[in-house]
Amino acid sequence: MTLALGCIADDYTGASDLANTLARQGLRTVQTIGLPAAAFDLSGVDAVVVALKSRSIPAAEAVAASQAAEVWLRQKGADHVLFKICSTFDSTDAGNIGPVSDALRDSGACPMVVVTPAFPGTGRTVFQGNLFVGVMPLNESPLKDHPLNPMHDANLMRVLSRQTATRIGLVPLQIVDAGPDALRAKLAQLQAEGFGMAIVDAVFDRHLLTIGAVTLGYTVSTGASGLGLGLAAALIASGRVAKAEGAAAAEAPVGGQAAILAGSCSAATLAQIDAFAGQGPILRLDAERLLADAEAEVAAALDWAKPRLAAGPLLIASSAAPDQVAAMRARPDAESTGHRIEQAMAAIAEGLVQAGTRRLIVAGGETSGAVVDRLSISGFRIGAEIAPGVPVLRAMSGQGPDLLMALKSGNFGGTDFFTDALALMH
Ligand SMILES: Nc1ncnc2c1ncn2[C@@H]1O[C@H](COP(=O)(O)OP(=O)(O)O)[C@@H](O)[C@H]1O
Ligand SMILES: O=C(O)[C@@H](O)C(=O)COP(=O)(O)O
Repeated sequence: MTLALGCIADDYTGASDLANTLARQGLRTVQTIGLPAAAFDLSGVDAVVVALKSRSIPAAEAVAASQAAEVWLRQKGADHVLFKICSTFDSTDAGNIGPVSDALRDSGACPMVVVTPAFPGTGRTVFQGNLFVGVMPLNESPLKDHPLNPMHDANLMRVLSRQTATRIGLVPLQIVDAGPDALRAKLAQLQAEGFGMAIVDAVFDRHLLTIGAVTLGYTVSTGASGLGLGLAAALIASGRVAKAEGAAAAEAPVGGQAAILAGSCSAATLAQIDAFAGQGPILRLDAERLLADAEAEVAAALDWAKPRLAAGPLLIASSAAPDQVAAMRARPDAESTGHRIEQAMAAIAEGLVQAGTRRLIVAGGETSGAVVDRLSISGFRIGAEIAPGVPVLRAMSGQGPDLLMALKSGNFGGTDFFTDALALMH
């Protein structure tokens, strides 16, 4: 089986967001955790999303992991590789969006990399190269308070130029709105002028359909789920993939106990935790204590959870408000605190699964990465959509128990996300 589309995602929630979008468009899609084995069964699969945990690691490591994934995807026949980044362009001045896009551009011999994080379905739009989150420019949105990648600049040409020596051009909305021929001509002009990447504006899904149709003619692109939508639609429109109705897997119920783990400190997740208060018990972890003695705090959290699990879903959160996150970032060991909190959440997840939890919701991209790695899951089949960008996932765990998961990007989902998710996870 030859892959129609290969994707490399820089975190696990982002990967499930993209896999969800591709499946809704009619591509039979699988999400793998890390590089799949050479013999990974691709029968009946149109698109693979290789989930990496490469958003917040040193740039050289992100490049190496992405290149290895690209080699695998190309060997499986993918002509086009999409590098899936966050729709809020989460990154630092060192990367990793620029360095990884550069590396893929080189290995794919791609003269021009289209870059767009637009994902109108979740309120992310790009106009004149500036990223908006709902009505706010990126730098005024809650992303300014992110614990790992605070975003202080909405101008994506500037942000990306700090990460790469490649010249970054702009394709403004009026060109995209004029259709594929205008976009193709503008990209060719930018290439002739010495630009190697272009931020491409998009405000509505129809812009992403235009961008997808044109971008499929290149070997590499960089973007969020909106670009995935455009590429998937273009693959189907071109006849290269036959649209699969109900591409999302509907399978036997898993049952078992349910738990929610929140490590995201986003405004959306904080509101979702508050909304769950009337629905089930909540344990709010103290991050300072967790960092001082993780083992004791993990044990205490599991002692709290185990007797309650049989009575219904419960929630354990390390999430904190922006002032507490800022205090954490001021600590001398700030570099490692996020990672250590993630590892504690992963240990709690492992204990919950050992205690019989079979339906697990995790809020936060890095947090989800740590949890999924700890549970040794090799991949996911994509199920029903809970909210834009968040599907029900069925773990392909090898020897482990059947497990349903939802990996929620911190910023995604409505206020009642946790109850909405539980209603779809049977
Ligand atoms: N109370 C806290 N203070 C500071 N950082 C925290 C706290 N709780 C969790 N974190 C860390 O914040 C980061 C949140 O990132 P992530 O899980 O990717 O969420 P999001 O999806 O919102 O980006 C993780 O590294 C997590 O361990
Ligand atoms: O594109 C998006 O916004 C998401 O798919 C995503 O990548 C979210 O990252 P986290 O907020 O770190 O979960």
